[in-house]
Amino acid sequence: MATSNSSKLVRPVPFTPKRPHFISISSEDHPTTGRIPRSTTPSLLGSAKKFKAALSTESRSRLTTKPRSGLASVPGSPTKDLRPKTPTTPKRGSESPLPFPQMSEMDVSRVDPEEALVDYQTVEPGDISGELDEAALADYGKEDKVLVSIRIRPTNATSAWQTADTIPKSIKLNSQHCKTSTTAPQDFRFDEILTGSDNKPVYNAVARSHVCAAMDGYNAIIFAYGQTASGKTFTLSGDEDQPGIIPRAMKDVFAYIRRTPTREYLLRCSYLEIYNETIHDLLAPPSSSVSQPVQIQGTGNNVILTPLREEVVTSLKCVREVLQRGEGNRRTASTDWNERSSRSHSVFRVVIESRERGSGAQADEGGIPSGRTTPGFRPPTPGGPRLQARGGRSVQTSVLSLIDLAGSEKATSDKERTREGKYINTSLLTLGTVIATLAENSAKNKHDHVPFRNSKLTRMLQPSLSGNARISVICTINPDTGAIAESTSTLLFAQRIKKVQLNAQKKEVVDTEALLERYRKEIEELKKRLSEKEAGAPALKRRLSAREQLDESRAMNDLNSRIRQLTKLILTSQTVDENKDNESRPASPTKVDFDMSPYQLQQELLSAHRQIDTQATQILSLEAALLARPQLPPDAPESEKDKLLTEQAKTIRELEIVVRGYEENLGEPLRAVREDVEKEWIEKLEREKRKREEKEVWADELVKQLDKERRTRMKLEDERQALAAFVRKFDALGLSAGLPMAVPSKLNPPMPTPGGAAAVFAQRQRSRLQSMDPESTMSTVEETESPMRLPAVEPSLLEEEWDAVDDVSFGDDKPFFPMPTKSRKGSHSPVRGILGQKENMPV
Ligand SMILES: Nc1ncnc2c1ncn2[C@@H]1O[C@H](COP(=O)(O)OP(=O)(O)OP(=O)(O)O)[C@@H](O)[C@H]1O
Repeated sequence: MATSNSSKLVRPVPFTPKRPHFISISSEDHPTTGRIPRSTTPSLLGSAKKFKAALSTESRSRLTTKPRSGLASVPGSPTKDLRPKTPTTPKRGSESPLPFPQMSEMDVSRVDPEEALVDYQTVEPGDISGELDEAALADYGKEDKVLVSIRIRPTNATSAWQTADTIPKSIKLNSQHCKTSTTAPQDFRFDEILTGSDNKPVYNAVARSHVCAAMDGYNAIIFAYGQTASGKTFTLSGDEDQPGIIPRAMKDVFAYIRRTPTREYLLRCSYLEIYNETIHDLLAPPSSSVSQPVQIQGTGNNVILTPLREEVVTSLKCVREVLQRGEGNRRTASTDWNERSSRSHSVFRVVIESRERGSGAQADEGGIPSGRTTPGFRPPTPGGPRLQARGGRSVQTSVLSLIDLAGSEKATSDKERTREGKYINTSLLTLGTVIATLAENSAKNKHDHVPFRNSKLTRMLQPSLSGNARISVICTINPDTGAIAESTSTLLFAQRIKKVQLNAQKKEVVDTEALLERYRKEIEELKKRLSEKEAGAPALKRRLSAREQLDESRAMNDLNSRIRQLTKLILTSQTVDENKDNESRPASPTKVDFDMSPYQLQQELLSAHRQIDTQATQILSLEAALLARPQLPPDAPESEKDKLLTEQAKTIRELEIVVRGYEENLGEPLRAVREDVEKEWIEKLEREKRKREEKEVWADELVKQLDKERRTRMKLEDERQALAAFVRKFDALGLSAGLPMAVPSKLNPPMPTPGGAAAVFAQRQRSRLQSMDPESTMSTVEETESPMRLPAVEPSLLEEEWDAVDDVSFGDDKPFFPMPTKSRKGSHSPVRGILGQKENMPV
């Protein structure tokens, strides 16, 4: 049983309404509107610290991982202004603590349920709560009344209320505040009276037993009711230091799974809000949430919310992500009483599907795992063995709803707030009326009409309020004297709801609506059809044309791929482990592609096309089934309509799964191939570009060298002609004839007589020209790998020429023979030799 906190009641705790540390809002920040930016909104689970579950090292490292940068620009991210918002409601999406992905990786339509299924083996070890007191929870199933608790917000002023004066767990107004001094104040008695700021005892007292009931198969609802700023959100969501009921409940959910090796689970979460009598899906992209508000369909206790996004959660981390996203989309605003007042009713729902392990096919695969049994162990499921005998396996489905109602309030100074307040008050009033009628019906055994349909909130809660749920209500009150009227009204509401009779039943049947069971059945049928086809194949082959045979093999491929797909959806602890190894990206066949022969490539392409065709056929056939759905006449009974609706919802879900399979099986590998091919070719292209640039530089160098050579040749040619003219002149003067024969030496080479100096010079020039043949220069250069390493063209050749001639002037104004200059050592110029001889000649 829950513990009472009466000790805290006698010592009032000084109260300062808490604001999370990261909020810093002043009127200067928002001078005109007083808006609270979304980023400063205290998110339910805005930081890892808020979940105080001891996490595994792996989990911790995952928590500290930065959000993926890619998320910032996810296509289809929400636009800020699409959802109608209150003037002071911060814009959505952009300022949300997490960028809003168009598709969450936990979206039920995208998540591979093999990864989604949680059982005691796959729950993170760090999630285990060691605090479950099974003895304390043993009685939770027996109560057929609503569990009603009062939470008094701490105050710094003197409280107008006193508690546990004479009667335990009771509350009454201090006598000085009574209207008349003669009437004694009324004593209100409840299941729990809670005070203080500690959320843990509150959770233990009012919520834990209901969370366990939900895990055990009962629908359960926990909601907070009270005037604005009395502490509903603080109780449900809490803050960093004091996590509220929702995070604590989710921690216990995983702890329960961890401690229950006999069952396997599938958890799906949804998060919605009712704002101004319109239901918005807080997990859907805001654009679609606005254009497609959630509708309530069905009749009586059959309530179907559509379209409502459900996301599979497999860990506390997933839950936190879902909650953060939903919180970011909630409407809150500053009011006269609460800086961050919830302007809508919010409902966080967890659908819990589970079934016993170790029965049916499971037994063949490994039997019942050892470990502790279900806490609060219960007898075999009702109808289970009987239904199992007919080939079915019972699946248990329950829903845990955690509801933070908007606060009742007086008209405010802000027009928009007042309008919202009217809607809030109207729906709370309807809730009050519904509760009052239900209580009256229970007390007097009457069947008066209950106006569930007068508000979205009561219509949505109809099945639960009608009795098929465990309900816990926390009524929060502000103990200040200024709020006596509202607090009294809250206590009266609490008193009425206490009288409502409940009769929650577990739902554990061979449930054709449960995904787990549906898929198992379909696999069986498909396998049967496949084996029939395989048995008849040889006979058919003889009769059928090639074309028909191809069609037949395609049909068998379709069956096979569908079986594979569905088998993947149903998980056992064994397959979960197998699946862990397959998490990497599908291997790209790129490397093989480059080495494949054209024939092999063609084959690959053909098989890819075949796969695409198969998937496309499946999509088409499902679409056709959807179109060809039976039409009901308008006056058809409501139950028929509901049945049809459910069928259609299933078909849509199947369609989504096939499309997802299509994308995962084909889209991803093809994308991977394209990326790899592109990468490889871009690298090749870059390499080629670099080579070309190097060659261009080399070619430029070459051109420069050739140009230089050309100029040198021209100069040499000029010099040659000048020297030739000079030698001719010299010979013409006959000066060489009388010269004594010089001793042949390096400086004085022997003078060939015929032709004289002109002939020697001409021959010498010829041989030089030959050695300077441009072709030979080219070939040297061509052999060089890089222009940067080109050998310098021998400068000595040119220098020698100039050395040979710089002492000689051919200008008319100069003396014909130059004056003797300092001799050049090692100069072997024949010209110098000739001139040297002539230097001794008398002029
Ligand atoms: N038990 C408590 N201990 C400490 N602080 C509290 C407690 N209850 C409420 N508060 C503080 O009072 C302020 C208002 O609380 P809260 O927002 O939970 O009220 P509410 O009932 O949800 O209001 P509304 O209906 O306008 O959304 C918050 O700053 C919250 O931290």
